[in-house]
Amino acid sequence: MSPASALSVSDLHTYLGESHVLQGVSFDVAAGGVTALLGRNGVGKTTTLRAMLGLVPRSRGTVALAGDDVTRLATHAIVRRGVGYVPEDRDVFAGLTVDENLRLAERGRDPRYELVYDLFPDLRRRGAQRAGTLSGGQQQMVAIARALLNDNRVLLVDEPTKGLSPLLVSEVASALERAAQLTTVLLVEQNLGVVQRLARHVVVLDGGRVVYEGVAEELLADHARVRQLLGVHGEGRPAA
Ligand SMILES: Nc1ncnc2c1ncn2[C@@H]1O[C@H](COP(=O)(O)OP(=O)(O)OP(=O)(O)O)[C@@H](O)[C@H]1O
Repeated sequence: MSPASALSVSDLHTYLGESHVLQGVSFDVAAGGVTALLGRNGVGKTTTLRAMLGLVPRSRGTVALAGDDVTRLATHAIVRRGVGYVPEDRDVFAGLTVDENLRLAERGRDPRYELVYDLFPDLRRRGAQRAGTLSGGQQQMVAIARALLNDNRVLLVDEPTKGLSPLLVSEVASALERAAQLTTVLLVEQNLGVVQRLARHVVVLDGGRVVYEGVAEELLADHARVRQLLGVHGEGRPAA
């Protein structure tokens, strides 16, 4: 592990049912900015994030936060060490208001409401609205805001732009860009335009293993490699 790693996983193995989903995943996430975790559908990106947090069992391997081994800690203890998680399904409480969703996410003494409302002014206006009546994009904003409320060292963000309109994709990307100035972000993202805009480093998974690790700009400039690793053209379109 390099000294500047915010997060480091080594030889992570996870079985889900009979499936050996993670088969020795190892990579470092540099401190600051965005590292993108990429790969075709079903290669284990979400499972990697969940394994880091102890949400799925790891049969082998280690997870370290800024050099501290957290492998044996319970999920809540890892979260308390400063790891925020924005899951793929925008887990907002549909029956609660936007305000209530945010209040429930508060962890420390000084929740960062000013930052959150500065990034997402709409959430202040919609404080009394039930989260279940928000659009998908607005729900995503709530999900990201919940993680940003706390002063996390690392944010794990799973496909935040999935299914959003181009305008909302751009808004979510802007919010993550700002968030990444404050904290280290590990981002699972299929939209290569967003990866290009945000990520400095990329890690590519295939078959439950890391098959590429490097500078985002270099990978994205190599369209043949992108197509080989991700099955899409460099512009983010599916390969024919
Ligand atoms: N509970 C489970 N039991 C058995 N297999 C599972 C379970 N959950 C996920 N898997 C399998 O594990 C593999 C990895 O899933 P995962 O969701 O981590 O992939 P992903 O790279 O995030 O995919 P996507 O890009 O489609 O979200 C897939 O083949 C999936 O079918």
